[in-house]
Amino acid sequence: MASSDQQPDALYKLLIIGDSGVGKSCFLLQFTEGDFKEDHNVTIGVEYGAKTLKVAEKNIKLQIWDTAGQESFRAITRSFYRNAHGVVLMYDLTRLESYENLYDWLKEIKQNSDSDVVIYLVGNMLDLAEDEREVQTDIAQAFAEENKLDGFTEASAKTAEHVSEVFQKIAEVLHKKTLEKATKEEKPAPAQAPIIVRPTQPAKKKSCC
Ligand SMILES: Nc1nc2c(ncn2[C@@H]2O[C@H](COP(=O)(O)OP(=O)(O)OP(=O)(O)O)[C@@H](O)[C@H]2O)c(=O)[nH]1
Repeated sequence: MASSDQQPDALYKLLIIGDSGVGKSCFLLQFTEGDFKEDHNVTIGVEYGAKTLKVAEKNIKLQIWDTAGQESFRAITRSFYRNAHGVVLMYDLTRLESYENLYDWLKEIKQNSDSDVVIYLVGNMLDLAEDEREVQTDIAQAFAEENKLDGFTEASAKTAEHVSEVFQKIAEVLHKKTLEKATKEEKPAPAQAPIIVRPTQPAKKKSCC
């Protein structure tokens, strides 16, 4: 992992979205500070965190916007979708309703984000899965595949299990996309079809006299 004072080679903007209480703020705090808070401090509007990761020897800085899940802040949070490179779409695997609402969140992403935005699905609260799970892993995996999402991981903001892995994978997908885009732009334009010139007819000799 790269230290935050290193000059980044690339910078990507991410959003974390999902129902209120699924653990978005805790997830960001765990990733950026290695800390966890038991209280649910409802996010007002948006909060911000940043961290630099290493991908293929490059320093990739992630600017992460943690959005409020509550409906009343939707107008504010919507404006943050623009120019986002990636979205962490989160549900709570112990709360079926938060999974069912993913459909609406996906619609919200499609309506407000760029068409090539990277979408990564996270089922949070993995530490509670054994006793309280309401969403099965294979069901969520199938949902991610059907909707052609860029990845899916179950994680715990409390124990930190798979938290860094989620951001590392997103950074890798974004880095790969950037490289592919650059290669496409470098490729010479396809050679134009040769222009076929009609053979010129020898000028008819004028019959003399
Ligand atoms: N056991 C457990 N509790 C968690 C986990 N993540 C978050 N919580 C708890 O869930 C509650 C809600 O977490 P937040 O991070 O505030 O939720 P949020 O999605 O940011 O909520 P809004 O700001 O309202 O959108 C808090 O009480 C957290 O302590 C987790 O992975 N495991």
